[in-house]
Amino acid sequence: MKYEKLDAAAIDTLLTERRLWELARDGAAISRSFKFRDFGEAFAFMTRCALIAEKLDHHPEWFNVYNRVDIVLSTHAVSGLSALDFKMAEAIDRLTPAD
Ligand SMILES: C[C@H](O)[C@H](O)[C@H]1CNC2=NC(N)=NC(=O)C2=N1
Repeated sequence: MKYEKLDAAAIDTLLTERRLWELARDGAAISRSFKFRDFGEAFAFMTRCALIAEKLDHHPEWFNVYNRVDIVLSTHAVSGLSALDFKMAEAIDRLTPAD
C-alpha cells in the first residue's frame, strides 16, 4: 500500500498545520467548508480541486449548494486518513485565501 493509515498522534500533528480543517467521522476524515461570492466562483474552485484530485489520484467527497462547498477528505483504501488527505488539503488551501 502506497499510503498507510495514520494514527491519532500523526493526525494531531498534521492538523496543527491545517488549522482550517477539522476532524470528521470519528477521526476517519477531515472536513472544511468554503463560501464564495456566487455559484460561478464556487464551481470554478471545484474545477480546480478536480484537477488536483486527478493529479493526485485522490478524490474528495463534497457537497455544493449555490456558493457553498463542503469538502470531506478520507482515504477509502485504508478506511481512514492517510498522508494523501493532508497533501490534498494543503493543495486545496493554496487555492483560497485564508479566511
Ligand atoms: C484505483 C484508484 O487509484 C483508487 O480507486 C483511488 C482513487 N481515488 C481515491 N480517493 C480517495 N479519497 N480514496 C481512495 O482510496 C482513492 N482511491
